[in-house]
Formats: sequence, C-alpha cells, structure tokens
Amino acid sequence: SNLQVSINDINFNNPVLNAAGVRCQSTTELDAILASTAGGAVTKSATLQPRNGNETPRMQSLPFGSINSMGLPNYGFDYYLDYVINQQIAGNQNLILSIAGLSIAENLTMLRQIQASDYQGLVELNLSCPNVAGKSQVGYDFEAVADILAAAFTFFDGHLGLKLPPYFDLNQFDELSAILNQYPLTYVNSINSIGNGLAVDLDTETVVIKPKAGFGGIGGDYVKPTALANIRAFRLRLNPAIKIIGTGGISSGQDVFEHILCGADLVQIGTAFGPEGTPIFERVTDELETIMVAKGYRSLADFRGKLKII
Ligand SMILES: CC(C)(C)CCc1c(C(=O)O)[nH]c(=O)[nH]c1=O
Repeated sequence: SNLQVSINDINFNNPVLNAAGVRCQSTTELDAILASTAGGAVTKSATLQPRNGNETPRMQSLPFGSINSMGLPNYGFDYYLDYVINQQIAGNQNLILSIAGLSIAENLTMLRQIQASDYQGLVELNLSCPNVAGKSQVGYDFEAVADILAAAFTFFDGHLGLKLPPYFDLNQFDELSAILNQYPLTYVNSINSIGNGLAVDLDTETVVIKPKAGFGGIGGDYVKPTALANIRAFRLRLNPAIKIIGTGGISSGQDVFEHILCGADLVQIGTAFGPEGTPIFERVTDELETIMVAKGYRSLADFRGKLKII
C-alpha cells in the first residue's frame, strides 16, 4: 500500500513521525529518528536561549501512559535551526522545527529569524507556551492566539503549523476554528499532553514527579479519545487547506488508522516512542499496512477523514 503524504510541496514516505519532546533534544537523537522508518523528525520545542529545564524526576511512565513537567529543556533555537538547515542541505525535507518561546515576543523573534534564514521546511509553533503571568497558556487564551497569528503573518511566509493543547468544550472548537481559518496556516497539530494531571505512588504516598507539586502533562493511552475528538472536531471545522497532524495515544497501526480516519494527514508518537525507541516506527507502519490491505485501501486518501456517524 502507498503510505505517502504531501503537506504543501513536502513529501513524506509515511505519515508517522515522533512528537516534539520525546527523544528529540540532541542531534544524535534526531539523526536516529531520521535513520529509522519514521516519515520524519520533529525537534524538541526550542526557546531562544538553551534551558536545563525542571528538576528530576520530571517524567514518569504510568500504567497507561506518562506524566511530565520537563520545563522545556533544550539546547536553544540556534542549535535546532542549524540542524534543520543542514538536513535541508543534505536533501532531507521531512523535518519539523518546533518552537515554544517563553513569551509571544520571543516566539515572534524566533519566527523572524526563521523567515530570514534559508529554512524552507515545516515550523511548529507550540501554543502551550506560557502567556503573561496570571493568564492561561496561549492555547487557552484565544485573544492571545489571534494576536500572535496576526503579528506572525505580517512577516512570516513559511509553512507554519500550530501545536494545540486539548479542548473539551465544543464551543471552543467553533471559536478557535473561526480564528484559525483567517490565516494561511499549513496545519494544526492536535493534541499536546492533557495539562496538569496528577499521579500518586501508593507505597510512598507521594506524587511521582518533582516539579509543580507533582502536576504534569498526561500522555499515552489515557489521552487517545481526547486526541481523536480534537482531530475530528478541527477537521470538520477548519479550511481543507489547513492540514491536521494527529498526536496522542498512538502505539499501534490501529491507533494511526483511527487518527487518519478522523482526519489526520500526519501523525506523531510521543509517550510510546520513549520506552520502545525507533523500532516503533517500523512496527507501527507495518501494522498500518496490514490493516489497509485487510480493508482493501491502497492509499491513505482512501479512508482519511471518512469516519462515519451512526
Ligand atoms: C509546557 C511547556 C513547558 C510550556 C511547553 C513544553 C512542553 C512540555 C515540557 O517541556 O514540559 N511538556 C509537554 O508535555 N508539552 C509541552 O508542550
């Protein structure tokens, strides 16, 4: 079967990438993803200056997923911009440069530097980035979303995608989609981890991660129903020119199939990629092909977005 996907004029051999944040902070880790069956690689969300991130333990595996409060540890924007440009020179277009500035101004600064560079690939703006003190993360402050997109598109003409937090109220999908449809976005990526979950250890009667009194983003099996709902809700509301990347709860070819059936063009694996490593990409794409053959689908377009109601 044909697993190929094109996002604008960027061709992917298969739709399965890593998610920003998992095993993608160093060039060694990114090279390993590109050397694997993965359709492409996403960099750890970058801030202008390098960051150590939060105290450990800051991520823990849980029975059905993970909890993390990493605190944006990364080697800094220049490190990742250099990497994706070098990959572009080497002929690899399947990179996504992820940025998560600590302010709207910092995000615009990074976008201006990307605009001034030779980078022609995909850029993923992480809207779970912090907002002004006392306000919700940008992704939950729709005025801030409108402001940053209006400002960005006064100068940025590259392939801009948005990494969105999960939403749970159908009116939020209507309201946010009405904003996003006003801009020439290349894609939205749904979902980021479900924010501020909590896991406890029965024996020690403690939380399991040190930062934020144990509060952290939840990923893995726990979040797949929320991910599928967000993908479907945005697919049904967004301009068809805005593609969808599905993230959340993928650990099998069946999960990939479900994301694509709900409307995803590409998918990203975060939590499950951690313990399994790069072999997950071959396993998951093989499992996807098996399902497609069994169902008689020859390409992803044969079933993408064709979820039926009953
Ligand atoms: C939560 C932020 C630290 C503001 C952004 C980076 C990030 C992190 C992180 O670096 O803690 N973890 C996630 O699950 N998603 C994210 O987007």
